[in-house]
Amino acid sequence: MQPMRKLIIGANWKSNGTIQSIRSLVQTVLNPAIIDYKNTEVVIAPMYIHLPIVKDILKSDFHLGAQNCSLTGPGAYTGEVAAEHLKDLGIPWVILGHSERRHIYGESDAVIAEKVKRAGALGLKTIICVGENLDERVAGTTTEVVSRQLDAIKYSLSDWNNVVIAYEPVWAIGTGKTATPEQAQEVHGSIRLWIGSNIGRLVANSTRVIYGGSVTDENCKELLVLDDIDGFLVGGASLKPAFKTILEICDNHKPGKTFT
Ligand SMILES: O=C[C@H](O)COP(=O)(O)O
Repeated sequence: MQPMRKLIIGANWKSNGTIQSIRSLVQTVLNPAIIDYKNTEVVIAPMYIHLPIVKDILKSDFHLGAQNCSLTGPGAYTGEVAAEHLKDLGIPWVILGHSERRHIYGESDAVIAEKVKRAGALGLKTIICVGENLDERVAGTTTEVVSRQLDAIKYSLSDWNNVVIAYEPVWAIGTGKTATPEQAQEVHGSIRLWIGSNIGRLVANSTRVIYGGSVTDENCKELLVLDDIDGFLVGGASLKPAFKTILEICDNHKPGKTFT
């Protein structure tokens, strides 16, 4: 039997929630979801300060992730949380290079590459986000932009087993505008080609490439059937009861993708 790429769904809660609302989300939406976790991996990424609370009450089938980590290690870096702190807290995943980090907080490709390196060196698993903005999409430079973002992390990673690439077109994030299946497949295919040419064919076959940008329980099905989509990074809908539906649709729809 051919090995498969296990489906992976990330929930990026961003800077949202109260202690009460996240407890309720875990207890009423996440823990009751009926999924075969052998086939579908789910990573929940609350705010840093909510991580221990969620860790205490979340079913152990789920994994926890942070939404960022510091460019530096522990030390005199006021307000920062280092990859070492995530590791110490037992948080196995971290999202890096999210477009909100790139565009609102000015993180450059070089900064993201350094964070990827630091997290990877500690054995943390990373969801690395790439994606073009609307001007770049309109200019027809999507593939170049995404390749440039991937080029930047090429030498930061030693273990691609611990890496998921999230394609998130900036114009689709929080806007209700999802990439069409054709647009998404084209970019996901180009990401897999990039991995094949720059890292290796086997790595390209085994690396999960997930889509993010206004994913809902309505549109996830049509994206999931695409050859190169191995799951989703969900923002807004991950804070709603619809997330349980997304998880169940994904898990029922396809247990995993056979390597090409
Ligand atoms: O990390 C998640 C993405 O930013 C997508 O957010 P969204 O689902 O609210 O569009």
